[in-house]
Amino acid sequence: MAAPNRQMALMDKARACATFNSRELTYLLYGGKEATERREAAFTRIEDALGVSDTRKLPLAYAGQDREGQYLQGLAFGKALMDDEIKHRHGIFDYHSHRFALIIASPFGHNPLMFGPTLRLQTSPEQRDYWVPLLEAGKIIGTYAQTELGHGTFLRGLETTATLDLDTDEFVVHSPTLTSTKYWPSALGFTASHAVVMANLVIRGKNHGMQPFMVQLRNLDDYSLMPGIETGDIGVKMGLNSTDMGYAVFTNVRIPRTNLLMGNVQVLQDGTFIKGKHQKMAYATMMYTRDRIVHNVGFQLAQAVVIATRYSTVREQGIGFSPTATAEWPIMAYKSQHYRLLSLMAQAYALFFAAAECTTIYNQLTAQLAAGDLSLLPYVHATTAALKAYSTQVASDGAEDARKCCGGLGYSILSGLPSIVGDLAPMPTLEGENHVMYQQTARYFMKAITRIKAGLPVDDGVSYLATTPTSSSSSSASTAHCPASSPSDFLNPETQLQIFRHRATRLAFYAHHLLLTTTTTTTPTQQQPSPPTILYAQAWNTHMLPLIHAARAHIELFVLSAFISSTTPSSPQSSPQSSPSPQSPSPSPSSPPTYPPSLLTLRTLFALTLIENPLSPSSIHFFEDGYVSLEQVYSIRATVGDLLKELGRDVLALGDGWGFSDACLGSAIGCWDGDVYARVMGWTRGLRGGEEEGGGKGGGKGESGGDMGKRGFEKVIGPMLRGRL
Ligand SMILES: Cc1cc2nc3c(=O)[nH]c(=O)nc-3n(C[C@H](O)[C@H](O)[C@H](O)COP(=O)(O)OP(=O)(O)OC[C@H]3O[C@@H](n4cnc5c(N)ncnc54)[C@H](O)[C@@H]3O)c2cc1C
Repeated sequence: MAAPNRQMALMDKARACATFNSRELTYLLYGGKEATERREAAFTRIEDALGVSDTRKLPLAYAGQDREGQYLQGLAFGKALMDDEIKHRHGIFDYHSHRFALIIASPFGHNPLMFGPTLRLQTSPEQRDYWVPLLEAGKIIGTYAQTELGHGTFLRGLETTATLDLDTDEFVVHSPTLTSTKYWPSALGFTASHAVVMANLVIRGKNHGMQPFMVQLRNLDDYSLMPGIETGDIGVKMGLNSTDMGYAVFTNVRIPRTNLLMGNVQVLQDGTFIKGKHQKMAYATMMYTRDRIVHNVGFQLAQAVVIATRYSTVREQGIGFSPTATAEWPIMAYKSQHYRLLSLMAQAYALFFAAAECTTIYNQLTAQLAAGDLSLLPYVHATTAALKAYSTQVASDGAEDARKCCGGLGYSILSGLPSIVGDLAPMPTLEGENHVMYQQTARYFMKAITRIKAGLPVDDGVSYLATTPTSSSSSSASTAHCPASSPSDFLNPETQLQIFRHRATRLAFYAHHLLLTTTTTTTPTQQQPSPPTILYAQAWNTHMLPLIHAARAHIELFVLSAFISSTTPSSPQSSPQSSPSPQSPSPSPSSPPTYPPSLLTLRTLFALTLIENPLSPSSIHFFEDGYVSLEQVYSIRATVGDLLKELGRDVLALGDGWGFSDACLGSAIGCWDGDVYARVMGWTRGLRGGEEEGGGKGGGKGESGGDMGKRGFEKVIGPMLRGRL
């Protein structure tokens, strides 16, 4: 049957060119046909319940809601997601909404994301037995309140106190200053009944540091605030407006002593403070949340790219560069567009596989922790920190570029792109600001290099630092050179890994060298009784950027390794030397499934565009020591050109493979059928109260916007014009 219009015909034609069945790719990504269908059924139920399945209609979210409308909509979808999970016994929406926003977009999102994991991971067995059933039955709604107006990153700067009252066996939670106001937590404004509040634990005037306390915020009968508590919504943000991110002030709020979460520390009735053996277990919630964020942002980047590729397939603009052309070109035909979108698609897939690898090592850690073995904790902590930083930066920058790829319509809320960009925007900040996260990884790295120099073993995940030939090099000049001698060598995953390993190793040793040579512990002399001493911490600040570069280079290697090892079926011939999985502490024993060749081409594109794209944030570090020569860069660039050509037929199929429903994309320009213009105009007419019949007094055509124009005329335009007459 012929397509109803030109855009839909263009979409059908482009889709028909694919070299593989995108549905099969969807099954591979989501763990098989059955799992995919279960997942899709959950989305369909939610979309039906929320009335967003018919994508011919303007989504409610775009209908010009006020703050209250946004919040009520958040409650509605949050409840639908929770009810579906309980009724159908699944965890599909544990970390993302039906539109793939991080689940804190729902006012109930902290229950699965941070509040719940804290109750499971940082409580004593008795506390767990009490709180977790209440959580699972949906009888309490939680939030996690750590950040204050005055401090976010620097935890020791937080000022809220929880002082033990030995007479009443209670803690008194208090906000002593304006800057100690808790600020930001999702659901803190109106929704949460309880909060895990991070506060300085004070006993007999002694501060025992930041600890988690369970504070009931609201009376469960009428939801009035408990005595001494003030909360409120912090208003409209760049995104995530469906939740009530809020503030809280505590004025001498009394809670039972046993509301200190005692998984890591204990306070006895007589005021004895007992430090737990496993203080570092406190990191467990953070690592869990970071792992979830990594998963989520990859999907959000993919959504933005899918919208932009579909639009670019049907959007025609100009007659291109052919002297004989008469018809207009779809914008995808322009090389810059093609390059941008395919390299972004490659990044989205890279994040998907890296996230899966991250979960594998996180699960290994939790299994070991249960057996009392903490040995993997530093590596997993360092990896989740850097991966959180890397993935959120790549995803938010990438989604913004995908938005720009859609020109003016990308700026319209109707494209679905502003909400994706807005929801991604805070990800580099929350749950550990990215530049601080990279430093945590760098700290682990510097310790690893000190061990290597002392001839001691290091974790498997960073053992390449000891074996990569450049490892002794500490300066910017290196004698090592990339061994690739022909363009086809760059297609070899082992060559790609070698290049990334070299860069990561060199930057790590370089940063270590800078730190050591800058740190001085000079002894006083007669001439200089108090010579300047540059402490390690000061040297750290001086060389913060090389340290961050080293951490970023490591994690980019991790991401590439994960992409390669997850998509390369292991063959009996492959030797351990050529195994493309140098990162994981213990590589997965099962062989990955067979992905379509285009996905492997996309993987190569990911590796090579990171090297040759001058806009790639760290590409200079591949060349600055001369490891990759100028000639090799030209060769890589030519190879990238070939790869892009090869992938041309599969651009849509690679996007379709993600299996996003039209409703979850929420885009007038990114729907499956390509019917862009009819949908844009249909939604535009539906804005602000729907269509209005035209032909009024002035006999003009209908206008959308309800009474907005009328009110504008009555209040401003009319008096203004009359005043001038
Ligand atoms: C949407 C959203 C949701 C949030 N949800 C919650 C929540 O549920 N619960 C909660 O408790 N908090 C929440 N937060 C707060 C969030 O965790 C903090 O905003 C975050 O930790 C950053 O802290 P900050 O805002 O104080 O930034 P700052 O620490 O002031 O950072 C500002 C700048 O200073 C730089 N900087 C700071 N320290 C260093 C350093 N040591 N080295 C180098 N550079 C540095 C940073 O790189 C950044 O560029 C949320 C925030 C947002 C935006």
